[in-house]
Amino acid sequence: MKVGLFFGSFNPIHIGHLVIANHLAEYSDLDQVWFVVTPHNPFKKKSSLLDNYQRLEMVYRATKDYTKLKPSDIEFNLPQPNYTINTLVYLQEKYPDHAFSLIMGEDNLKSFHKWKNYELILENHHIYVYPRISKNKIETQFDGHKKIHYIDAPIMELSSTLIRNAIKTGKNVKPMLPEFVWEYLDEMNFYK
Ligand SMILES: Nc1ncnc2c1ncn2[C@@H]1O[C@H](COP(=O)(O)OP(=O)(O)OP(=O)(O)O)[C@@H](O)[C@H]1O
Ligand SMILES: O=C(O)c1ccc[n+]([C@@H]2O[C@H](COP(=O)([O-])O)[C@@H](O)[C@H]2O)c1
Repeated sequence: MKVGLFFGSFNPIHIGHLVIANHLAEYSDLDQVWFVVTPHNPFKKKSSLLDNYQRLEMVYRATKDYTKLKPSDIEFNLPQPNYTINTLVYLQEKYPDHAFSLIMGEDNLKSFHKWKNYELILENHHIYVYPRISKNKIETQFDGHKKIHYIDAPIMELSSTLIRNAIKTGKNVKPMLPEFVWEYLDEMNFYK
């Protein structure tokens, strides 16, 4: 089975994430997309995050009607901060028959050369890059790399940061979130 791993903090998951995952599930050779909820991105401060299980719950609620999209808590029991190479090695051992690719937004590709063992990741996995920020592609050292695939898809200029800030200032963010996620955040008064 071909699985696209969509790693992220998902703080919270938003419509942009869903559109990206669904696009890959429908228009690429991937059979499934797994949303891997990361407890601690090595490049981010953990203190600004909602609890791991709350972020996982939102991913679970957002993906439950999509047969090809699955939530994953695989990183919850791995050492933190979560270096992606460790997760990939762990997953490949656990599922030797699966072919794992990565899915990332263009912003993450820009700093990919700073990831732990990024050369090894590229040696063993393909990466699907979803456009972000501007229609003009950002140049990186990975341009033309045979394992990097730029996806031709609609730009979704949404971010979790924008949503958290909007909630803090009392704005209505309902259209930017999957319905169940909006209800959950509203019920629990998160980010207010
Ligand atoms: N609107 C978007 N377009 C393309 N890629 C996106 C978009 N939103 C998120 N991503 C990608 O999804 C993955 C997980 O992202 P993450 O959970 O950090 O969301 P985010 O919206 O970037 O959050 P934050 O604003 O908190 O940094 C990353 O690879 C990121 O590049
Ligand atoms: O492995 C690394 O060195 C590394 C460095 C920075 C980010 N990552 C991963 O990239 C993913 C995207 O994170 P985020 O917070 O932008 O959603 C998340 O799973 C991080 O653990 C991984």
